[in-house]
Amino acid sequence: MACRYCTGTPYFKIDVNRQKEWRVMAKIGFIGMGNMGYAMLKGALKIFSPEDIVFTCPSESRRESIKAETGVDYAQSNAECANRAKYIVLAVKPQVYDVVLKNIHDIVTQEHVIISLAPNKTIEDVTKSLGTDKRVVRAMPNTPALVGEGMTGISYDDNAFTFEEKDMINEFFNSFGRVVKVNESLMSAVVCASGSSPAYVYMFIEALADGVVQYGIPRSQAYELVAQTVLGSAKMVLETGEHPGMLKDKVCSPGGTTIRAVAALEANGFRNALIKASDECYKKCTGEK
Ligand SMILES: NC(=O)C1=CN([C@@H]2O[C@H](COP(=O)(O)OP(=O)(O)OC[C@H]3O[C@@H](n4cnc5c(N)ncnc54)[C@H](O)[C@@H]3O)[C@@H](O)[C@H]2O)C=CC1
Ligand SMILES: O=C(O)[C@@H]1CCC=N1
Repeated sequence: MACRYCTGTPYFKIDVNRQKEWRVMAKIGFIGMGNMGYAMLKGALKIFSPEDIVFTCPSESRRESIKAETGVDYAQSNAECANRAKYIVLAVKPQVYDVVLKNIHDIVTQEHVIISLAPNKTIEDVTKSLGTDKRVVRAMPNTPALVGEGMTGISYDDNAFTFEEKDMINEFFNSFGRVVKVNESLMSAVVCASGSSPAYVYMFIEALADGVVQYGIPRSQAYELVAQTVLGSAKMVLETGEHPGMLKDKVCSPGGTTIRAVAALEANGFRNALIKASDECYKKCTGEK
């Protein structure tokens, strides 16, 4: 299905004499094609076509293999990427933000929409580098975007974008999962809830599988049993709207197996471990020691 904003017409009038080779236009430009950029690109291709997207990546072999796999073209530089797309996703580590923002500084106009993914960079941090008249969306996606089940928290100044741009921003993030808009002051909490937490969910799956492999279940079946249970339980929370505690109570038969396991989890600090993990994640986001 094609994106309804994709008209095939270029977004920017560019100096064709100076930069002839940049005339093929895209809608979304990814700067960085690592874990998160690639996951978003793959997810976005469920509704955007390859011609709508352009990316950059310093590794030539990775560039070529992603192009061959997806049909998405790459730009030769970050500046070229910014010149070829209106929506620019900064999918690079915070440590290289300064370099990348310098690369695109002279290209980015007030027409661009910059989408920043770094957990510790505020909208103000980015506009300080690019110019205070530039428009930035702060976003915290997660890697399940790769399979179209991502969760993204976003934050932006409502007055800075047109209705069509806000629709496009939603459509982009919805193309690889769900999206919620929050106040920027809550973005560090979003990192704890959904940006970093897939790692803990994988640990949960691995640990529970370890627990049952002890009793003779082959590992591949253990992963299937546990992963589908996580998927189904998550769907129950999202689709029934019931309180997670109520859903838990419905599994715990009086005097049964589950309540005995729940008691063991409580005795071993299961909930406390997750709350403490969020505290550490939050501190790292906000720069607190
Ligand atoms: N991995 C995750 O689960 C999530 C990551 N994020 C954020 O997304 C951003 C990217 O993270 P990852 O994809 O995990 O990192 P990564 O290290 O997997 O990928 C970074 C990519 O940037 C490229 N790169 C490095 N220097 C560059 C430059 N000068 N110009 C263009 N590309 C350059 C690298 O070659 C690599 O492809 C980070 O800010 C991270 O905090 C946000 C949510 C979740
Ligand atoms: O670990 C990190 O810093 C990034 C941000 C959220 C997930 N991964």
